[in-house]
Amino acid sequence: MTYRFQAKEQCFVCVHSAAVYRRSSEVVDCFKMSLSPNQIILEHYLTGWRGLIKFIDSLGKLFGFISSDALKKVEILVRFRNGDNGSEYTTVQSMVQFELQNELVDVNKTGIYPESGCRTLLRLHRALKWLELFLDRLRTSTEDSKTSVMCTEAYNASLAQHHPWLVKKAALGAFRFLPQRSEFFKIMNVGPPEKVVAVLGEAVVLISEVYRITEELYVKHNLLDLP
Ligand SMILES: CCCCCCCCCCCCC/C=C/[C@@H](O)[C@H](COP(=O)(O)O)NC(=O)CCCCCCCCCCCCCCC
Repeated sequence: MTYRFQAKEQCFVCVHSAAVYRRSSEVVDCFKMSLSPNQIILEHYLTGWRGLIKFIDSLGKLFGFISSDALKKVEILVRFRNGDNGSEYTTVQSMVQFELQNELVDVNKTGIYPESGCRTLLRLHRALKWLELFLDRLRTSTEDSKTSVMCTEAYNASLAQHHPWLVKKAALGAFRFLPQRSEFFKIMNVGPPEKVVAVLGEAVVLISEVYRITEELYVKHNLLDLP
C-alpha cells in the first residue's frame, strides 16, 4: 500500500529500518518482510504498524484515540528493542521466550509487569485480526458498500470481544465517520479500484499469515488471555 503521505511516511519508516526505506514505504512490504518465514521479525512488524497508524491519522482527529493507543503500544515495544536486552526482542518468538524464561510476564496475576512485551504485542495481534477481516470485506465489497458497516462487522467479529463497554461505544461511534469506500480507495493511493483490490488481496494473505504464526505461538505458551 502506498499512501498520499508517502514522502512523510518514507522519512518515518527509514528511522526504524533502512531496508524498508530503500525498498519502499509500503505497509504491505513491511508485513511481508516481517515473515521469516515462521518467525515474525519485530522491526518490520512494528514499522508496518507505524504505517497503519499514519493511515488512521490521515482520517482525522476523530480517530486519534485509536491511533494514540496503537502508537503507545508500538512505542513500548520499540523501547524494549532499544533497551539493554534489545537483542532478545529481534523476533516475536525470541521476545516470548526471553520474557517467559525471565518471568517478565504477568501470567497469573496483574500489576507487576503491566507493560510486558507479550501483553503489549497481544493487543496489536488482536487488532490485526480486525484488520484482516476489514480488508477482506473491503476487497470483496461493491461500489455501494459502506465502510462503516464493514468496519463494524469486522470489529464485532474480533476486537470488540476484548474491549470494555466504553471503548466499544467510542469505537462504534467513530466508525460512523469513516470516509466512503471510494474516498478510502483514494487515500490508499495505489491506483484504480482493480489495483486497490489486488493490493488488498495481497495484504489479506500476508496479514493472516502473520496473525496465524503469532496466534500459534501464543496458544502454545497459553498467552492469549494475558491481562
Ligand atoms: C480504519 C479505521 C480504524 C478503525 C480501527 C478499528 C479498531 C478499533 C479499536 C478501538 C481501540 C480504542 C482505543 C483503546 C483501546 C484499548 O483499550 C485496547 C486495549 O488496550 P489495554 O489492554 O492496554 O487497555 N487497545 C487495543 O485493543 C489496541 C487497539 C489498536 C487499534 C489499531 C487499529 C488499527 C487500524 C489500522 C487501520 C488501517 C486501515 C487500512 C486500510 C487500508
